Amino acid sequence: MQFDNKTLVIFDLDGTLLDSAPDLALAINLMLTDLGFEAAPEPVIRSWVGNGAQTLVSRALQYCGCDSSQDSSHFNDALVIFLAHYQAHLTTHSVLYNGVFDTLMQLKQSGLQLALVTNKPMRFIDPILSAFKLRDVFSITLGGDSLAVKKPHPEPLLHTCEQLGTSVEQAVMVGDSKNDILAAKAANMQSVGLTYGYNYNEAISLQSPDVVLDEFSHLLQCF
Ligand SMILES: O=C(O)COP(=O)(O)O
Ligand SMILES: [Mg+2]
Repeated sequence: MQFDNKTLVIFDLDGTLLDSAPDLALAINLMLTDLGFEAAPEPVIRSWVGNGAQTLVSRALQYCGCDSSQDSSHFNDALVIFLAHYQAHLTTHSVLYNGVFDTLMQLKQSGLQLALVTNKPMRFIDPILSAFKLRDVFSITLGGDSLAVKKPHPEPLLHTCEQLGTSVEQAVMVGDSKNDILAAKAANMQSVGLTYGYNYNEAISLQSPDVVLDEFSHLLQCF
C-alpha cells in the first residue's frame, strides 16, 4: 500500500527501530538477582516489554510471586535498581534492526519529517539515539514520561502532530506493538505494524494496522 500526502512519520523505538530486549532483560535479571530472586528467561522478559519501565518491573515482580502493585514497598526499590542497571547497559547488546539506519536516512532525504514516540523513559532516549547516530534525525522525541499519559493513549501522537503543525491525516504511526496501533486508531491516524518486534507474543496483524511489514526497509515502498 502507498500512503499519499503524508509529511510526518512517527516511529516507536523498542521492537521497531531497536532490538533493546537483550539489555532490558539483562537489567531486569540484575535487578531480580539483587533482590534475591532467580533470573527469568529472555523470551519471557521480551513479552513484558511495551508499557514502559514501571510496568516492566511490575511484571517481573509478579512473575517472581512478589507483590507487584506499584504502591508496594518492594516496587519502588525494584524500580530504582532496574533503572540504574538499565542506565549502565543501554547499548551493551542492543542493536538497530536490519536496514533501520539507511531507511530512516532515505525517508528523511525524501522530505518527510520523522518523530519518535516511545513508552521508554525520556532519560534513556538521548544516550541511545546518540550511540546509534540518530540524534538529529527526529524533529521531536517523546518518552513514556513526557506527558501524563503514554501509548496506547492517543495523546502522545496528537501532541507530536500539534507541535509540528501537522494534521493527523498527514501523519502515520510505525510500531511493533498493539499499543502503537491502538494509539494510532484512537488518534484517527493511519498505522504500519512491524511483525518482528515485541507484541506480547501476539501477531500484530490482529490489531489491523493499515499496513503490515516484515522488514523495516519495506517502508520505503509505502511513501
Ligand atoms: O519501554 C517500553 O516498554 C516500550 O517502548 P516502546 O514504546 O519504544 O516500544
Ligand atoms: Mg515497541
